[in-house]
Amino acid sequence: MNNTDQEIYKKIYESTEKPLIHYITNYVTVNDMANMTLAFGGSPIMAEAVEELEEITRQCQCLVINIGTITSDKVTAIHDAIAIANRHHIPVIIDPVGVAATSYRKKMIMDILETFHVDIIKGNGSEIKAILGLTTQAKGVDGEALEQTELTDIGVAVAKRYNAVVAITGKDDMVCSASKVAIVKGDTPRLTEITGTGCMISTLISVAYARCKDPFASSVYGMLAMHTAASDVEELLDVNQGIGSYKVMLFDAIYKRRHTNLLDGGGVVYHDIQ
Ligand SMILES: Nc1ncnc2c1ncn2[C@@H]1O[C@H](COP(=O)(O)OP(=O)(O)O)[C@@H](O)[C@H]1O
Ligand SMILES: Cc1ncsc1CCOP(=O)(O)O
Repeated sequence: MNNTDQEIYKKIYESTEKPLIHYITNYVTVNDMANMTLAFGGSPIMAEAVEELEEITRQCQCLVINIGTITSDKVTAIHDAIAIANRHHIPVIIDPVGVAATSYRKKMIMDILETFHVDIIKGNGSEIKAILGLTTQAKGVDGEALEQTELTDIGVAVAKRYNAVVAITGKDDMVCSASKVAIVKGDTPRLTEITGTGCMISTLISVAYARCKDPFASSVYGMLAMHTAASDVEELLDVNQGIGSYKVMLFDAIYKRRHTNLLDGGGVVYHDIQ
């Protein structure tokens, strides 16, 4: 990592600024996303009435769209909010939850990506694969296990096609742009035993992005933060504790680490793309 990158990452963990993040998201994990934003030092606002979007989106430092429990009304709100964000140069993150599951979700995501600018596309491997029009083995909102080489090809192809950073969760997480890839090492499979950890990663990325203004570095850092927190919890979890305690302890761990430099652990490997 060069000095410029180090300065970018420093902005994420040293900043005490509390960026306001606008979410249009699903009703399964909405409260977890709000609390994870707060735990990492941001300020969430969930809003989707089209009548107020102009005022809400405009005052935020990042817009996060999550299609987990999509409805046709929400699609209208999503289009309006992204248009406002694009007009005011506000960063947009999209989480295409379950896009591999239905043709409705696929069409909707393709429409968004073809019509607007999205800065970061964050999904599991199957969701990113579906965006390329490929067949997947996804099961509902859950992705399939994919090899790292395949994920790199898919991630870079989507990044190039939509001029976006692509953040892919899986056994190891990956961040792709048209010119580089970062692998964020993961050794915390318990993250898959509760719902919403993918959604929560979007919140970490959004706070980081609002602070450092760099889509690649913020994606790396958000993913690293979740893995670091999960590793911390593994060390603390008692044999009598299960996934309920695990979830609460994840919030504690993110909160405790929010101003720590997480990059020293060597958990991130970078490659250039030829
Ligand atoms: N097979 C796996 N082993 C270990 N960790 C995983 C595995 N699959 C996903 N994770 C982790 O679980 C979290 C959520 O990822 P994932 O389940 O892919 O997202 P989503 O919930 O959006 O489908 C991420 O931190 C990811 O690194
Ligand atoms: C279970 C479920 N159903 C619709 S949205 C949702 C939550 C998905 O969360 P994540 O994408 O983080 O697994």
